[in-house]
Amino acid sequence: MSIYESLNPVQQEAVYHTEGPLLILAGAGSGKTRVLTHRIAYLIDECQVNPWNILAITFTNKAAGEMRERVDQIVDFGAEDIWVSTFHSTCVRILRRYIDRLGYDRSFTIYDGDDQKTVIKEVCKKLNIDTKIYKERTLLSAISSAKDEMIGPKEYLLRSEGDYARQRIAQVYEEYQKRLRSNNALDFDDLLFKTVELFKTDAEVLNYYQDRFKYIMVDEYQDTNTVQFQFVSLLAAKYRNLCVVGDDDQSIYKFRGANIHNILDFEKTFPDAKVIKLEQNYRSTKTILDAANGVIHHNQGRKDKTLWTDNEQGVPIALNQYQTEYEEAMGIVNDIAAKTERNEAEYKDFAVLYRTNAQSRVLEEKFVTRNIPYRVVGGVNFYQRKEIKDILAYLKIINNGQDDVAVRRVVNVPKRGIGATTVTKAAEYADQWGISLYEAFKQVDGIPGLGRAAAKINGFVNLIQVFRTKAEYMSLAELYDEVLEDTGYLKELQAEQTDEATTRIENLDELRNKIVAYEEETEQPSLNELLEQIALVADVDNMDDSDNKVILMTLHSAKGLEFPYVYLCGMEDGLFPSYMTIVNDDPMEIEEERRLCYVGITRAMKKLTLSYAMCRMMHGQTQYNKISRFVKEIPPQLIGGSLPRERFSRKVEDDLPWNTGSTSNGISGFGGGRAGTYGSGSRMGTGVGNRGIRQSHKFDVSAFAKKGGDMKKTAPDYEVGDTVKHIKFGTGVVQAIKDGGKDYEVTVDFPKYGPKKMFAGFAKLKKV
Ligand SMILES: Nc1ncnc2c1ncn2[C@@H]1O[C@H](COP(=O)(O)OP(=O)(O)OP(=O)(O)O)[C@@H](O)[C@H]1O
Ligand SMILES: [Mg+2]
Repeated sequence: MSIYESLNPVQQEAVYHTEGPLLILAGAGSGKTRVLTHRIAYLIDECQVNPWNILAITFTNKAAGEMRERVDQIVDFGAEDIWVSTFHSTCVRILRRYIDRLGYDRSFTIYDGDDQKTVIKEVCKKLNIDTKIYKERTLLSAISSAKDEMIGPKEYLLRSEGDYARQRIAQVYEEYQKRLRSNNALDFDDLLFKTVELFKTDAEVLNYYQDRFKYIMVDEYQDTNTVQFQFVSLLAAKYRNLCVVGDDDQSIYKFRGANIHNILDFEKTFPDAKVIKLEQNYRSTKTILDAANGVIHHNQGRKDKTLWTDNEQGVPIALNQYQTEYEEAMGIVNDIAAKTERNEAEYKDFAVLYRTNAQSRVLEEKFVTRNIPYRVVGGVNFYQRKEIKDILAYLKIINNGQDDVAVRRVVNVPKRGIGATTVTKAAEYADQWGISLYEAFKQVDGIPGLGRAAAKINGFVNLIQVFRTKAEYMSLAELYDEVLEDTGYLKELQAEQTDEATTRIENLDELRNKIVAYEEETEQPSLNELLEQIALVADVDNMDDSDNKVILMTLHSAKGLEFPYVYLCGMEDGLFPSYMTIVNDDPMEIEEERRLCYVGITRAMKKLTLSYAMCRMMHGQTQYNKISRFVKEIPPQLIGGSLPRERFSRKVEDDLPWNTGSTSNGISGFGGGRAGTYGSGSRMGTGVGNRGIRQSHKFDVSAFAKKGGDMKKTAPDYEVGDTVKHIKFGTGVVQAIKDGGKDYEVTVDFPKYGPKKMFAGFAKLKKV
């Protein structure tokens, strides 16, 4: 049987359509990624396309790795010549070769978030920007959005006429770019920006890559932003063999500039494009798919399509309610333990998905307690740890002396008597002469007023120069060991003799493992390439399939992946959809959150378990949240199987998926009702035995609907004109208080954010 026979006729059509623009628009789990990999195989095996001429782009390194694996399996010959990579890696490869044409050195450094912050701090200082008014994060995100839209500093300024705040941002943007430039560094957004700039200004380079990549494929196309779209369009302009696959219902990166119009308007940009729709889902049970369809149909601005599946009906969706987030975590962990103990599944068959990174901490605690192996994808990133960043800074300096951020980071780590004043003086000197900080260090004798510090600086420079000489003949692992020893970094940690220091040393060992592995798998290892690889490791890359572990991650990271058992936790209004979305009351934002929910539901193959906590500590305060509106959008008959719905619905108010509006008798009190609620208490939240869970669910919710619901509506203890404090927005003045039925609506004017309308119950404003 040929590999193409494992595809359905429509999928085959997509594979066989090799020439000209092609849009594959299809729902989750319909085999889009599978079509892409088979299409690559087909091009090579049947159309005699040179693997060298193929470029396949995906969003995360993890996805690229998976695609590479799948391609390797089905392509017999030359798979390694295909470029399968992310937008960013593709651009790095191009820039490493040609960025000198834009006046940069090809050994440029890639800055991560921390490096960017350091630069922006310096910029603000220089421009006398009050970072209380213009937050560093806000400035960086404004710059990032501008870059996504291909707007440079000059154009930004032009577009800021009459807007003082924007003009200030434009100044920051310009100075920020200047500094990156003189550090011979690019931030993540620059990677794309500069590549597009290169294509636009250098016909020779563009032509070279157009001829090189005669066949281009893009997965998860719905999440491309403007600059990525330009990149792809420019590359494909000559041969027009561009195949993009995506699902407008899974567009979840608007906050990163993803432009849903790129997919909705593909046919406008490429009028001769062939459009293929895939409608059969191969991933999930009927129940899961119906739930996903039920939710996403509530979105207005979408291309209408309904997925169907031949898969079995499967088990009902479980909906579990808990008192607190701790009980929720415990419930999930117990459920997983039960299933694995019964040998129904392995740890790696489970994923726990949540809306915000912060939710992982409590889950982790319970996983540790229950001794269940797990892996957090995202969140605590190995490469964000201090010791890792310190040693990488040394390596960066050895590699590229123009990197001021790295130099500042470790010039006095470990302490060698080079204080802030000395560094500032050297930096001023560097500014004055237009050279890098490290270059200034080298000319330290010419810098006035340094006194004895000059000798210390010389010591630092010598240290680096010696490393550079050693780098010429040593392996990277050897060089790494030298750096740990000769800088005194390791010795200092060893002397500390604390648990923390031990962990740090273990982490440094782990980094060494990484370096050794890199050298083993690379033909011509170089420090430059190693650093580049590390810079590109997105959070999701920590995931290693061979590990039999439960996966914990945010919904955003889960895109494109699939798991037999999926837990969506924290299904509460105020968390998912997020508090800000509710406060802003913007239908577009709600729709984006709903798409995120759709992504989450459609990751599940066999069983989906939803859960929510009645109260949860958020931002240091206990919040009483309602069940998420998205849960209510799931057709009720899919939840919990043969639930006695009439009886059930009579006991709740509006807090349940099937909102019948009848009132609760209030079975037992909130809190006090717990013993009754959980019966013997033995199966609380374990998810073992659906019946037991449904029982507990039933009683709990009704109790909550009465008591918890009432609890929310209490008259505020502040009046119009009072100054109040909000956890996020700071202090502001109350402008209006209105009885909005279920809760009081309060309008507060915050100096930094302007007037905000919020529910008193949610907002938890404190009179000051
Ligand atoms: N024709 C088919 N026959 C059998 N299995 C298939 C077929 N097409 C796809 N599958 C399987 O269905 C699952 C989903 O496929 P794939 O990941 O390619 O979907 P997708 O459309 O890319 O999903 P997502 O939108 O989540 O990225 C995979 O396990 C895949 O192997
Ligand atoms: Mg996919």
